[in-house]
Amino acid sequence: MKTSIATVSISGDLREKLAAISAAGFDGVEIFENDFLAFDGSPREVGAMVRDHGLEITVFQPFRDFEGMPEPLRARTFDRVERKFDVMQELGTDLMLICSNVSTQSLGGIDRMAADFAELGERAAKRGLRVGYEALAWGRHVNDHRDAWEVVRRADHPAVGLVLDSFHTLARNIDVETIRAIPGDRISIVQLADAPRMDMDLLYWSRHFRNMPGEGDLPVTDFMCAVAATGYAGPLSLEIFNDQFRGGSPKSIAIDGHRSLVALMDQVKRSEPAMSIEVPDLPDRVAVKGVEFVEFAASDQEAEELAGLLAAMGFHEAARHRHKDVALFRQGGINIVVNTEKEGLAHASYVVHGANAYAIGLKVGDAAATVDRARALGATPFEQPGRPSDLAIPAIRGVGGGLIYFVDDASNLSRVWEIEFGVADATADGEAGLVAIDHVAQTMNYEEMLTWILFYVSIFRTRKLPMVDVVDPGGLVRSQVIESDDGALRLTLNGAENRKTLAGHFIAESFGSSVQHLAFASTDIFRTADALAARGFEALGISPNYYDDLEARLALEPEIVDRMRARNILYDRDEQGGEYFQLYSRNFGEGFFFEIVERRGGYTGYGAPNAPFRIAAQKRSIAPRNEAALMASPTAAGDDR
Ligand SMILES: O=C(O)c1ccc(O)c(O)c1
Ligand SMILES: [Mg+2]
Repeated sequence: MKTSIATVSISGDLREKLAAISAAGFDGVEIFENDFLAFDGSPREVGAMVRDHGLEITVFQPFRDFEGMPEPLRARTFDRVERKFDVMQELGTDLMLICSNVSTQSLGGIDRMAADFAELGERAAKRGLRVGYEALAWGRHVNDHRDAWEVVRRADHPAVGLVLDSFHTLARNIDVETIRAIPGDRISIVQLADAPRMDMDLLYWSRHFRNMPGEGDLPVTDFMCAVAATGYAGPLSLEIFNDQFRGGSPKSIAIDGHRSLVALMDQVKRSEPAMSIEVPDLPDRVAVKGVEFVEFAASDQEAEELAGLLAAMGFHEAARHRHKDVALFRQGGINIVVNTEKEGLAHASYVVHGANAYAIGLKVGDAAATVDRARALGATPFEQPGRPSDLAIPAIRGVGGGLIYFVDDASNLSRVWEIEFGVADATADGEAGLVAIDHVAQTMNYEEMLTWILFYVSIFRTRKLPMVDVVDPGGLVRSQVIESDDGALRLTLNGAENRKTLAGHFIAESFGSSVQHLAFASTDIFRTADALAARGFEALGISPNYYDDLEARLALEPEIVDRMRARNILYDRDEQGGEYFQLYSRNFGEGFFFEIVERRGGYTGYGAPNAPFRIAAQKRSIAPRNEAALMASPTAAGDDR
């Protein structure tokens, strides 16, 4: 498969863009005319620079307002094209993208437009060039790929082809199955983009909110399956107009782009195995069976504090590592590892971030295959030298630099606890009723959120729920759930827009640490709350106003509300009557906390309506030192502008 990306998709000047595009592994680049016009160098120099980066120019674009013009505009338009053909020949590319006319002066008329393209095809062919016609979703007369195809078909010239762009087709909800009847060899190039679903003017949506396939809500895979069925074998080119990407890191946006194409085509190949596009073989998306463990890096003193907090939640120290300064705490089926080694990645993570949950261990079907898939998607495998007797647990670096370990039942990895700690697997009886890890919540800067989402959904068999906005007194936090169908893996990603929010404060104070909270599942949260209180656990105090509202809003029995109020338990209910109970710990370190939840009656949410009240309570509970920084500090706000 030939991968390509438009220069508009990433930030920087042309040179920075090309360096990032090449480093990410793309084969080609669409030269967006404005990037070329803004560059201080001749077309020949640009062409040479592209090739020096090991790239080819897949297309020069866009040429606007071409077809269906009345005279004398028509003649002027043809002159204008010839000038651009000159530029293309100097650049060293043979394909020009022409997007459908938006001019109020254009006349339309399918045969008139086809005749224009037939003449243009003649002119292009004389120079060994080609043109491709793309229907913009907001084109004046042509805004649907079916009409663009009819123009191309009637133009009937070998130098005139069709350009398909997933955004334009999907944004208008055009049936992608209509693509299957188009001959693949008449398609000049395929452009790919996803986007979040938004009710918005098409042009504005397209120019500001596109994102990489898999990052948005559009059925790009269905689109691409239909394209693959045509026999098309040309370049797959990302064309992503996105305000955030324009200001982002060229390197990481380019890496995301390449990852998105590999993941997309892997899915497409599984539905359209006979397609002409050659796609590398990689293991299928990985089904996660559960969170096997979470590992903290800490100093000796913080490890003691953490051990105290874990004990108050009913955990016991089950074992110590055979030869490392690593302790295993257990309750029910939950394994919490606390690493106080003075070398290795845990220590490095501690030095950078302070005490933090730097690693998670996931149970999968095949740990080695999981790393193979992740590596094929551009993730970095991780290996730490150890003793020969140590189990080499396959791992990759997460987006934020933490680790994701993989264990399975198909290898020695099934004996990880025995080999490393000399104990059997955890059992499901919780001393305080905690049985499993319900979800892991990670926090990142909002601008990095799409990178995290793509990382998880491309490697693991997961889905995204719609993003929700959580109001923190200091600003907005965007929350995105990524979960497997069976709930075995539940991740909540929180994107902080500024440092005044609890999430933003956590990132700033922990220098970009990621896991901000861990939620444990209880089978009876009232019993758990009482057991914890008996052990000296201090729950996060929730405002009495919250409980008055709960009673009024959900018409709950006052007696139940009183039981919750007495224990600082939050409550949510879904439309099917499923219920959710939540209890929070005080903070540990720079804003890390634990949550205890109970799901009843098939509740599948995460208590989003309660988040603002929990956050407000957390801000109140923070020591005055921090409070000053968190509450209405004009300098903190100024930092983020
Ligand atoms: O927004 C535009 O004008 C524009 C230009 C060229 C394209 O290929 C496209 O998809 C959109
Ligand atoms: Mg396009």
